[in-house]
Amino acid sequence: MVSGLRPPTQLSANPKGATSAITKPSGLPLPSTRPLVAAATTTTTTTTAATVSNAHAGVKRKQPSPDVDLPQPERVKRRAGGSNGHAPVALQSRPATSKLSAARGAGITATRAPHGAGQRRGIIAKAAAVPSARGAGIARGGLSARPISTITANRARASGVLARGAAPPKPTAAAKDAAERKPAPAAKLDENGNPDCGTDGEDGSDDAANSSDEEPPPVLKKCQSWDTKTKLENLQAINGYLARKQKHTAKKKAGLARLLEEEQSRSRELDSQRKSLEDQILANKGTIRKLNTEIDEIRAEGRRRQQQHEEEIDDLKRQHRRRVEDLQDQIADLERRNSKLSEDLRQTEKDLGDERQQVRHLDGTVKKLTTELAELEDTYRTLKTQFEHLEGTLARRNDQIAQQKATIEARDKEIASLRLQLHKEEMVRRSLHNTIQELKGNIRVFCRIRPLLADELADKDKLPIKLPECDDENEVELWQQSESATGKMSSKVYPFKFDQVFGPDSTQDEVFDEVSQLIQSALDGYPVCIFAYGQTGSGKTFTMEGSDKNEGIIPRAVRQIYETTERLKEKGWEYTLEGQFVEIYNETIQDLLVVAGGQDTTVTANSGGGGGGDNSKKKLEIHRDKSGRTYIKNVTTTRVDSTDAVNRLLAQAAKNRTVAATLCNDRSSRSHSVFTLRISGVNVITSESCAGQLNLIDLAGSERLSQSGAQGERLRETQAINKSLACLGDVIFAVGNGDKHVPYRNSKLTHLLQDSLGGGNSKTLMFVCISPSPTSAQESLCSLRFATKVNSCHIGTAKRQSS
Ligand SMILES: Nc1ncnc2c1ncn2[C@@H]1O[C@H](COP(=O)(O)OP(=O)(O)OP(=O)(O)O)[C@@H](O)[C@H]1O
Repeated sequence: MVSGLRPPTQLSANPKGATSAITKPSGLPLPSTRPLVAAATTTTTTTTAATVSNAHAGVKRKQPSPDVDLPQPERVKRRAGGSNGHAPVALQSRPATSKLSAARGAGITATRAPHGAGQRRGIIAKAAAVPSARGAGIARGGLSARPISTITANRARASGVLARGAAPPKPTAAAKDAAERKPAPAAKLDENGNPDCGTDGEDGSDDAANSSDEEPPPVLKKCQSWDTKTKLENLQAINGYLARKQKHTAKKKAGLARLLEEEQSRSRELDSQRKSLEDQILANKGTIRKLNTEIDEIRAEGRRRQQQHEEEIDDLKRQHRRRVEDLQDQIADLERRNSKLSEDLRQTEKDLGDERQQVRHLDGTVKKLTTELAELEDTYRTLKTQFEHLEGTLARRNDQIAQQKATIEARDKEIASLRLQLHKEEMVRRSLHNTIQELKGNIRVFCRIRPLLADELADKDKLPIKLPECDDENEVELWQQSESATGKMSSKVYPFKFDQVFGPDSTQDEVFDEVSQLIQSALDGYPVCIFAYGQTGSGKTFTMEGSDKNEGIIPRAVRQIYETTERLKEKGWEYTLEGQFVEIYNETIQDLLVVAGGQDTTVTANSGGGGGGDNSKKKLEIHRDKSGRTYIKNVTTTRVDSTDAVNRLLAQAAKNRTVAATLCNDRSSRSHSVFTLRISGVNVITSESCAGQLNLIDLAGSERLSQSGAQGERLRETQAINKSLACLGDVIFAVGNGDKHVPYRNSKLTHLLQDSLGGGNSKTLMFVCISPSPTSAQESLCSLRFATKVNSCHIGTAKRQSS
């Protein structure tokens, strides 16, 4: 019977039902909670209530917290109701308690003592009116105070029924919990099977309190182990007690069955509600999942948008930076432009200032020009009038020009006629010039007396040479002192008369003026020979070559001929000038135009119709060509086609003479130098031609061997010079005498000058140079006598030569 009863702990251990009833939200109906609570209220003491609470707490610990599915306001409400959550339920259950109190014992009164006094008084009154051994029995039995499973187990142990007949019911978690907390003291038996009658603990005091309302347990007699009778009596007492308790329990069971049905109905209702709530929860969970999905999507969208926004922000930042950089560049560019514009502005302002100043200046100029314009307009009108007048004049002048053109044409014809006449007159002039030269004599002698040199000034008062004070400038006197055997001093005067006499003060220009006429004859096609004769140091080289600042006859003659040929080009004459320069030393011909180590490009070698090349080592020999003209084979000939060519020719000759002078002391004084200029002219108008030749000769100094005292090489030099000079005299005298044989070949000099000295067809001029020094008086006398003898010769009429 006991095993068929469902223990209260199982009921209370129904977590779903108990928890649902207790944790029901306040909004839910709780009509069915009353029987259960009322039953619990009627059968529990303070300890029982605590046990139920603890059992409930144990259930709560094993069940998921209902708070999880509750809305927040409900959870707050529950927490505000009390620590165990029972308070609201207990308050609602009080009316029910009062209804059940009629069938329940006064033990309840004792358990309700802690509540308010008013409540307690009401309950006590009802309990007192309906005394019930059943209620007392339950309280006495401690069914509520102890877990039923524990009681049942103790009872079974005592009776030995449960221990052996059936497996004890599996204790619920709440029952275990209750059993662990407080074992039921009333159900204890001693080791002899007697109930434990100890008075220790609370149970003893509780039993004592319950005993006043419920049937007390039977008092057992003490007995020995062998006193079976007493034991039987005790067991019968207990049995009777248990039978009464069983009846009470049966009634209670029926009530509990009803309560159970109600509770089950309530449970089903709650199950339906629970299912509804679960459905709702499921729906809510679906909604929550949907919402979570949406939240996730929203979060993903949020993250995506946030990322997008961050990217957009980054883009915007980059754009901003680029924009800032662009703006900075633009600012820098604008600043540069501003600076440049400022500079331009300053320059423009400056230019504007200048322009304004120019404008002001131009305004003044405009005003001035306006005035001038007015004046010019007046002038224009005047000029226009004049122009009109001049147009008339111009017309008249044009007529005059036409007339003058006709006149000019007539004049041109006249000029042509005059040119022809001029040419004829030129020819007449040449003829007359030649006649004059002939009248002067084809061989003439000029005497030139040099001034005293620095070392001769001491003898200036004893000069033997005197120029007469009469008007005749062609005479010269030589005074010579002599001492007789008696010691008487006497002076003898030797007068000489020449074609021209140049005193010490005469200049190179004056000398050349007298020579230039003869040089012109060479251009006219006559062979001309000018040579200087005299003792050493008498001034021969000075007269023929001169110095850089006092040019002599040779450079002046060449330049005159070149310049004259240039002027004669307008008369149709085209000339070719070729020069050569040689010296005769000890009867040997030396080329003074040869270039050492090569040949100047302006120089050609005269080989008598061929040859050329380096002439420095070739032997120069005198030959006659087929036309009978004398030439030197292998000699260097230079074309003189410019003044520079003239200068180069003379410089080269001077250079070679300097080298020769270094090799042989004072050689220039011991040799004859002969400059020859060949002149070939053709008149392209008249087809006339001419071939003149100019020989300019600086003879070696004449010396008397008796006075010079020369010996050795110097003696041989002097002998060679005297021989050649003697030969020159012999030739001149032979020509003058008209001898059939003229000894030209007795010396190189006369042989070379054969064309200029022979045949009476040449024009010869001899300069006799005289030193005024007293020590040179005897030599001067000899030279003057030789010159006089030459001057006395008549070598016939010169003939003009044509090529
Ligand atoms: N007319 C003159 N006026 C000034 N000085 C002159 C004149 N004639 C000659 N002399 C000077 O007299 C010196 C001798 O003259 P130059 O050398 O011409 O004589 P030379 O007869 O040529 O002698 P050599 O036979 O030795 O060559 C030179 O110093 C020269 O400058």
